[in-house]
Amino acid sequence: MLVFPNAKLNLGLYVTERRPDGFHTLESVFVPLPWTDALELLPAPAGQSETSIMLTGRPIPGDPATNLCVRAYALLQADFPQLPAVQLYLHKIVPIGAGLGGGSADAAFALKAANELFGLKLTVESLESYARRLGSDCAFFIRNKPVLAVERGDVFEEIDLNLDGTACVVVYPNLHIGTAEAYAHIRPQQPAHPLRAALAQPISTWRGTVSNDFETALTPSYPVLAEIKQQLYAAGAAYASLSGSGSAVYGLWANGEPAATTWPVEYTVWRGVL
Ligand SMILES: C[C@@](CO)(OP(=O)(O)O)[C@H](O)COP(=O)(O)OP(=O)(O)OC[C@H]1O[C@@H](n2ccc(N)nc2=O)[C@H](O)[C@@H]1O
Ligand SMILES: Nc1ncnc2c1ncn2[C@@H]1O[C@H](COP(=O)(O)OP(=O)(O)O)[C@@H](O)[C@H]1O
Repeated sequence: MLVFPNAKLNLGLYVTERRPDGFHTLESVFVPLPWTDALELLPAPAGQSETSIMLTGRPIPGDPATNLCVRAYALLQADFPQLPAVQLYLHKIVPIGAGLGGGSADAAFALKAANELFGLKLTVESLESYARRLGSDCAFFIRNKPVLAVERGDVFEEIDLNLDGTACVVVYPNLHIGTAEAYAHIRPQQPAHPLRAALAQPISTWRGTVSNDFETALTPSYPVLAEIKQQLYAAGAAYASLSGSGSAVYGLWANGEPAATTWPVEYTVWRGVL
């Protein structure tokens, strides 16, 4: 089975408290971004008794045996011993350590693909609970529709937000910012403007009311983030922000087209429509 795990963007992100378990509570709206990897999951060929993964595209740091797709399938196998070994093929396109949730998306789509291919009949809730064990933002990719994420970023409230047709540019400056490192820069506090109410207003107002605490905390160490944001606004964006814990920065155009902009060759740039 071939699937295309997509990335996500964060519209606003507020880290509100540090929890006793070392994680943080947050408030953020997650929206799917149609920038995808390609993942194939097949029963392993005869004679292969262990699950294995073949990786192409963007290099993924770490041992392939610990890839989130492999870990996702192993979680299911632990509960469904009848599941055979599988051969996974992952062509990695979405930048890593970018705040785009790419690894979490691969894991969530591996769970969904295995559920379908092997007829496990797991409910959406059950798939979400497997996903939560793999990463805080992994469960989002099970339903994969705009939500207000709260608590550890793994509990979701519905939100009425239609961004269909909004033009978007995502710029990844080839800078890997680890999630744990990014959280270490943050001093938790309550948002100045409640996010749900701010996002209910036109995109043109978000610049003054919707922000990302990671952007505020990381920009002094990584001034390139502010430079990219400035360039997106210069290209006519109605709103621009860091996504998640970075380092990807996106711009949104509610009406009209992004002006042509030249970016350094080492950057990866995605242009499309939400
Ligand atoms: C910051 C966010 C916002 O959407 O996204 P990304 O920038 O990674 O895309 C998420 O909270 C990232 O979620 P995820 O990438 O799944 O993180 P996890 O693997 O669960 O945790 C990695 C590390 O981040 C910190 N962490 C994560 C989530 C959270 N609510 N509080 C935390 O303090 C912890 O130090 C943890 O050990
Ligand atoms: N399939 C995968 N794709 C991306 N990263 C993966 C994958 N499996 C494991 N990882 C690990 O997860 C981390 C990055 O995860 P990712 O979700 O891309 O981060 P972010 O959401 O911050 O962009 C890296 O340390 C990487 O080694």
